[in-house]
Amino acid sequence: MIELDQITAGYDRRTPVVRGASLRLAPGEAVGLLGPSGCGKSTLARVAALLHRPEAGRLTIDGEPVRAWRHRAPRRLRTAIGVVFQQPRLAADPRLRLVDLIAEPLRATGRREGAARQAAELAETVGLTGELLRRRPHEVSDGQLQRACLARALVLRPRLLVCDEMTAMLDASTTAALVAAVESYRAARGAGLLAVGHDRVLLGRWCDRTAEWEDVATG
Ligand SMILES: Nc1ncnc2c1ncn2[C@@H]1O[C@H](COP(=O)(O)OP(=O)(O)OP(=O)(O)O)[C@@H](O)[C@H]1O
Repeated sequence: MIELDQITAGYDRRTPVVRGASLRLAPGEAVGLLGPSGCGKSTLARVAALLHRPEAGRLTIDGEPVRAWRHRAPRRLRTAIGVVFQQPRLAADPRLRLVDLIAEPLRATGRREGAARQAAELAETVGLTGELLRRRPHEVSDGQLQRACLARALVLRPRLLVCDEMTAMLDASTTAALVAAVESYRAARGAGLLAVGHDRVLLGRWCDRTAEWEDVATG
């Protein structure tokens, strides 16, 4: 379903942070990516999520070679991938009520009709109640905001979910709730998962297999 082949990427052409990284996710497979801090896991995950253009290598999604990243990527590919980051406050527009935050991708892709209702339904699956949905990010906890960010990532029904340290800042019960929400979404839709993290035990429980950075990349 998604294949990263010999990806080189970074922030300065002379010194890429990811060198020759290859990773393959079969359709519906959940793969954990483990590695030391700063090795380049997030950068590779952002390449897979079409958010960071690599300097070399190939990304293929469902057999289709990707030729453009970020806003240049075709919408049908962008909407096939949902992304959740480590820090919800950096990923959420502070002006939006949670219900509108969750519905944002629906509105951005012209699906306004029923957007609030769909957002509220999805919010329930991540454990957000009605009253919280009317609050803005500064009026909720990090865990509650991350729940909203997960719901937003799922609202377009992606075939692949990329979770970059999604639970690193959260307590055990919120972590369990978010992992359970991802698992039930995957069970219902057959979606794949790329989960970047440090916690070997959590990734082992959550994923079909775990890839070690040293086996994925050459540098
Ligand atoms: N926007 C950026 N501009 C310049 N350098 C960056 C940028 N983002 C990350 N880096 C650098 O790229 C390297 C890899 O970062 P990356 O976030 O991909 O690693 P990581 O394995 O996900 O780390 P962690 O586990 O600590 O989140 C690091 O040395 C980091 O300092």
